[in-house]
Amino acid sequence: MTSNQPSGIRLQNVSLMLGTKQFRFDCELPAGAITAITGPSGSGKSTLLNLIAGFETPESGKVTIGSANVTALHPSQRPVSLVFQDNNLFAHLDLATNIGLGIHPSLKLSAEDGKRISGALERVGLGGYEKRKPGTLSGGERQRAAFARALVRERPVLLLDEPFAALDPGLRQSMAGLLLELHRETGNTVAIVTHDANEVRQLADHALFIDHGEITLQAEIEVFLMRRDVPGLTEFLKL
Ligand SMILES: Nc1ncnc2c1ncn2[C@@H]1O[C@H](COP(=O)(O)OP(=O)(O)OP(=O)(O)O)[C@@H](O)[C@H]1O
Repeated sequence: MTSNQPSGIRLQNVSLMLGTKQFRFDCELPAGAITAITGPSGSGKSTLLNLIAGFETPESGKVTIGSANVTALHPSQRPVSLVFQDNNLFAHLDLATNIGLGIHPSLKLSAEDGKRISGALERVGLGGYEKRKPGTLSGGERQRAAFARALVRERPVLLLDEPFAALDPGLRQSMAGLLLELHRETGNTVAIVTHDANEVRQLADHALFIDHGEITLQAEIEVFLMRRDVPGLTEFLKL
């Protein structure tokens, strides 16, 4: 999350084959908005996120973030931060070090970095947790720490792959609230993969529906929630 200008994301005629599955994506995730990526299991939601993050490379087509063509860039060179369902914290490192990895993979942290880390922990409700190991935290606290790591990176794009799926419903609600607050503060471009129609209603400004590797609807949230003519969408929204 960042002081930089937020950047819109665009996939133009992107195609990719994984095993026997073909994916074709043509879409736009507006700058500064929260876009929900939805669709049935196995439809290609994580694949779309991986193409934006750079963990997958298209066979043809182009991925741009802001004005930059990032199609051939390594994940570390892209202006993105990531939060996954299983938060990816290193069990043997304390939280300050885990979060510091978001700033410098080399772990050479300055006093200034230390202040940023403490500030990010404070911001997500984990003030004073610098020396705690991930194993001593609850699932919700670990996910807050993963958000703190994304915060210190100060990147204009935040990519979330089912970040709250492992949490119980009450905690999901409070984490969704935290995400909304952080988004209001940073104005970042956010893409969130979710199975949860309530999360879409609560968080998203814009949404995509993917079916069998293709985007069958992309729309502002008010329009997305009203459409009844897209196969599978009504079932997803549990209408
Ligand atoms: N590296 C790969 N090799 C072969 N098949 C793959 C690979 N990665 C993904 N797939 C297949 O592509 C399809 C889409 O996968 P993806 O993870 O993008 O779906 P998803 O919509 O995120 O699913 P879920 O909601 O179940 O997490 C799945 O059938 C998956 O098995």
